[in-house]
Amino acid sequence: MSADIIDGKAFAAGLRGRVGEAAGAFAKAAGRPAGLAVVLVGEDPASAVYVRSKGKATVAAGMASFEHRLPADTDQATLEALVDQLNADPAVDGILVQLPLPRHLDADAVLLRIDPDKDVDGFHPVNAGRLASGLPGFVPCTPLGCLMLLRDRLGDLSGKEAVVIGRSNIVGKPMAALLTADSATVTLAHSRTRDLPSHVGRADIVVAAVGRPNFVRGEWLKPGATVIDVGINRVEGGLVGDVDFASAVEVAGAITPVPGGVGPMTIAVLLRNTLVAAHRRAGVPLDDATL
Ligand SMILES: Nc1nc(=O)c2c([nH]1)NC[C@@H]1CN(c3ccc(C(=O)N[C@@H](CCC(=O)O)C(=O)O)cc3)C=[N+]21
Repeated sequence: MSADIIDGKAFAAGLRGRVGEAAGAFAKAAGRPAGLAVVLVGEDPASAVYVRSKGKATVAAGMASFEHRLPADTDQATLEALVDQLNADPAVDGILVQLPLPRHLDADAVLLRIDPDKDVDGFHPVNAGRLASGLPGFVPCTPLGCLMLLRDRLGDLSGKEAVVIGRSNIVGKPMAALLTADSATVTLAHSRTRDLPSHVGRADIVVAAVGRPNFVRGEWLKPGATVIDVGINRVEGGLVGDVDFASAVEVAGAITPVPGGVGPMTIAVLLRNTLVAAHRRAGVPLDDATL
């Protein structure tokens, strides 16, 4: 038996199309396009590629893209002054500071400086608190994209056993909060978890976000489980996820591939969050359930 492949690339294309339509309506209603500012410090080639594709997707969806590239030796005050300027700019609805920042910079202080209502990455502690409290805010793009794929595949998630592997602020913790809000029974596993395979073996839903190539083995899975692989690991021979795809595909009921699974969803949700930010800031109502 072989698992269904969850086509994140196709789902993301559909979401970008819906966001694009709504972005056109927003521009008409507000008299200006929604705008996303992206800040890249330094020359990391992978980050530069990612920022460029984000800029293209933003413009393709009918939104304004503002790119700010700063040299690798930019100091904290200069970066925070740019964030202040973007916070104050009425044409900017969303601000994304590409992570990781060079080591001499304090990323937490930069994220704290972003206006939470422009924080389309959902990384500001105010938005983390809103998510944990069930209040409206911004949810990090990658876990929200994973949730969309899970709902599309499984419908109602209530009562499902979910195991999230990895407890980062960017993926694992918000993923656990989202699954909890959807009434799944959630185990948040991490590097200190004892007997991880026994936890994974009970799960209807497995979300792997550990950053270790091919870490989750097919033999650990409950037959028929839905497996969401957040990992993007560059190895000789290309990109692989955190799940050993070859063994997992034989046991899972459905699985996301790498590439073409979660990654494309991240950018599509970023555009969605930017559009939501624009509506909230402009006071234009949006039925975001249709996105
Ligand atoms: N403030 C901030 N927000 C982010 O959301 C953020 C960030 N910093 N820093 C870097 C990571 C990484 N990230 C990806 C998004 C899309 C793909 C993606 O589309 N991947 C494709 C192609 C991968 C490839 O071919 O290289 C795929 O998986 O199919 C990958 C990685 C967002 N990040």
